[in-house]
Amino acid sequence: MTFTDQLHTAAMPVWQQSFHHPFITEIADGTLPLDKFRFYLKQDRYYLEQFGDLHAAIARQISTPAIKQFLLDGAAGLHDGETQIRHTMFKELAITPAEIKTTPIAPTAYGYVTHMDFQLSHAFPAAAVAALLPCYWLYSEIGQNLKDVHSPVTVYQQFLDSYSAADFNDGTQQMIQIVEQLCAPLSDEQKAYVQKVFLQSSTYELHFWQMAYTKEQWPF
Ligand SMILES: Cc1ncc(CO)c(N)n1
Repeated sequence: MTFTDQLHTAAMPVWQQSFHHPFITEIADGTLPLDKFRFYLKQDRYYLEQFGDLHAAIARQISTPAIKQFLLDGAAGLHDGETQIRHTMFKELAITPAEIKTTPIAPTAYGYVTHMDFQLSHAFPAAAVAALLPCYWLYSEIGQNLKDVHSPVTVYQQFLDSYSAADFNDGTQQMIQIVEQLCAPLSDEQKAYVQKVFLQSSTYELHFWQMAYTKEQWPF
């Protein structure tokens, strides 16, 4: 079993909870209240912005040209239609720049980004990349699981389509190979650390749905 297979197996119980989370099942059947989806999009806008910046920051710590380039392309949003489709969704749902500006970053979104940043500043590049991997891989699997679903709500179908798209899956496959390559020379202790980071990100992914579903707020 490859190292990334091992990560996948270890994460499956947490991922299963994402597959069955009401935020996802209600996107699929069209019953998710739109205010919860809007909440998600606004938090995810912040998340994706930070996620892009993180690609560039990790690229600076990596010398292998192909990996560096993939991360720089990822930072520039070249790998998938995600950025483009989000623009369309923001328009469709009338989420204005003013609304974005006045939306506080919810605790889970803040925690997830902080977790990824921490790996960059306090751990090592393989751990930082592993922290990003569930983002690609979980969403690809959700896209695959639901590729035959036709949500009655247009914007939900657009969301699902963007993650079953071939280019999103290509990015995921490349990211898996990058983690495989960066982790190959690591000690068992470092690999155990990388696995913990991967499982933590997987847990934040689950909590991110819950954050949107409950419209999570700071208690102040
Ligand atoms: C929180 C989160 N994880 C993963 C993705 C997929 O890019 C996303 N858009 N948001």
